Formats: sequence, structure tokens, C-alpha cells
Amino acid sequence: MTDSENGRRLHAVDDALLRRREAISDLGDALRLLIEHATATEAPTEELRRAAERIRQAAAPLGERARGRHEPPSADDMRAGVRLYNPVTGAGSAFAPPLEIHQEGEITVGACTLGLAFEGPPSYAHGGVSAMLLDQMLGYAAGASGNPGMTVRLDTGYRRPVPLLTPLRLTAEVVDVDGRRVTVAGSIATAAEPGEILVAATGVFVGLRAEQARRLFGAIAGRGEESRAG
Ligand SMILES: CCCCCCCCCC(=O)SCCNC(=O)CCNC(=O)[C@H](O)C(C)(C)COP(=O)(O)OP(=O)(O)OC[C@H]1O[C@@H](n2cnc3c(N)ncnc32)[C@H](O)[C@@H]1OP(=O)(O)O
Repeated sequence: MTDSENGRRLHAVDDALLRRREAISDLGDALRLLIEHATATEAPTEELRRAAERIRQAAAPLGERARGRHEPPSADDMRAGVRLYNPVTGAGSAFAPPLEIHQEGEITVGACTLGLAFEGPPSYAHGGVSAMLLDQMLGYAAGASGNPGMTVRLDTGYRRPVPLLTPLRLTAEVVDVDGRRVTVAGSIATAAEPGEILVAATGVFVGLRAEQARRLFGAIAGRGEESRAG
């Protein structure tokens, strides 16, 4: 194959991958809309039964070609941190708010709005959802500082309830690196009142030794590259 043929082939793979990622995000948007409407609906009972049947019909073809636990999604790129089905940030996840995260210097900043599906106390977020958002924020901050690791501890202080249907601002920052152990602090506030902390958390993340990474993720390593083009 000539260089230009090879270049065209790589380009076609990239285009196919981009189209697949767009389709996954589109499906994710549709699923999140479905979940939010299904949570908020007061439609007649018969409409609920009809909707359940139509949703089962729509789900069936998606289940025909499904991956197993050790197969990364073909559209993901682990090395580049592209995880489309991450349950907190993934554009393809029905479950994710999704939380959008970016880095501002040393500070990790996140934004999301939680719908009614995340309700714990009436009109406020479930405490486990706040912990989930903060685990992701703190883990991202650890990785962004060059010290990626797994959560070994997450302490969460709930000071005020987190309102639903309200734009939120989350922050996280590494406060200590001690060998493999990284300590990160973070918080949730509303975007309108970023100074009033609703939930504060401190997490400890531990970097994996090579043998631990092999034991935990060895079955997955390298599979994303082979299966991506499909
Ligand atoms: C850009 C991408 C962003 C991604 C963000 C992702 C965010 C989400 C992250 C997660 O949710 S990860 C999933 C939840 N976490 C887990 O499932 C981890 C389960 N734990 C383990 O598998 C093991 O603990 C682990 C392999 C991580 C470490 O095992 P080790 O046997 O090496 O731990 P070890 O007990 O030797 O502890 C290592 C260090 O951490 C310290 N440590 C352990 N547990 C601790 C704890 N609870 N509190 C404080 N320090 C702790 C421990 O003292 C020690 O410090 P020293 O090196 O100074 O001696």
C-alpha cells in the first residue's frame, strides 16, 4: 500500500470513528431524555404500557451485537481518556448527567445540571449521586496532576442539600502527593453561588504498581486498538 493509500485508509477509519462517536452521543442524549421524561411523567397508565413495549422493541437490535465485560467499547480510546460510557461524564451513558470537566491551571472545574432522575430527598440530589460526581472530579484532578490512581478513600461532608434542575459548579484540587498516594479536595456549589459550598469531599487515590495494573486490567489491555475500526 502506498503512503497516500494508507493515509486515505486512516482518514476513512477516523471519519468512521467520529461518526460512531457522534451516533453514540446522539443515542445517549435520546436515552437521557427518555429517563428524564419517564421519571417526570404523569401520563396515563395505558401510555406507560405502550411506551414500555416500544422501548423494548427499540432496545432489542442494540442487544444483538453486545460486548462482554473485558471488551472496551470500539469507539473508546483508553489511552486518550475517551470513555463514552463513563457513568458520570460519558456522552453515551444513559445514566450520566453528564458532568463536563475541564482544567483551569491547578484547579479542576466541572459543570452539570441534575435532573429529577437523581432525586434523593424531594427536589434535591441523592447523596450517593453527589459522592459519585465528586469521586470523578477528584480522580480527574489526580490524573491531571500526573498522578492517576484508584480511589481508596472518599470522605464526603453534606453541608446543604444539592438542588435539582439547577446548574452546578464543582471544583477539585490536589492537596498532597506522598509516593503512590495522592490526596485531593473538592466541592459542589451552585453556579449562581459558587462561594457557598453544599458538599465538600476529600479523597485518597493510590497509583497502581505495574503488577497490580496487570492483575486488574491485563485482560483489557490492548483490546481497544484492535476492535476500534468496526
Ligand atoms: C482522566 C481519568 C479520570 C478518571 C477518574 C476516575 C474516578 C473514579 C475512580 C474510581 O472510582 S476507582 C474505583 C473505586 N476504587 C477501587 O475499586 C479501588 C479498590 N482498591 C484496591 O484495589 C487497592 O486498594 C489498590 C489496588 C488501589 C491499592 O492496593 P495496595 O495493596 O497497593 O494498597 P496499599 O494497601 O498498599 O496502599 C497503598 C498506599 O495507600 C494507602 N492507603 C490505602 N488505603 C487507604 C485509605 N483508605 N486511606 C488512606 N490511605 C490509604 C496505604 O497506606 C499505602 O500508603 P503507603 O504507600 O504510604 O504505605
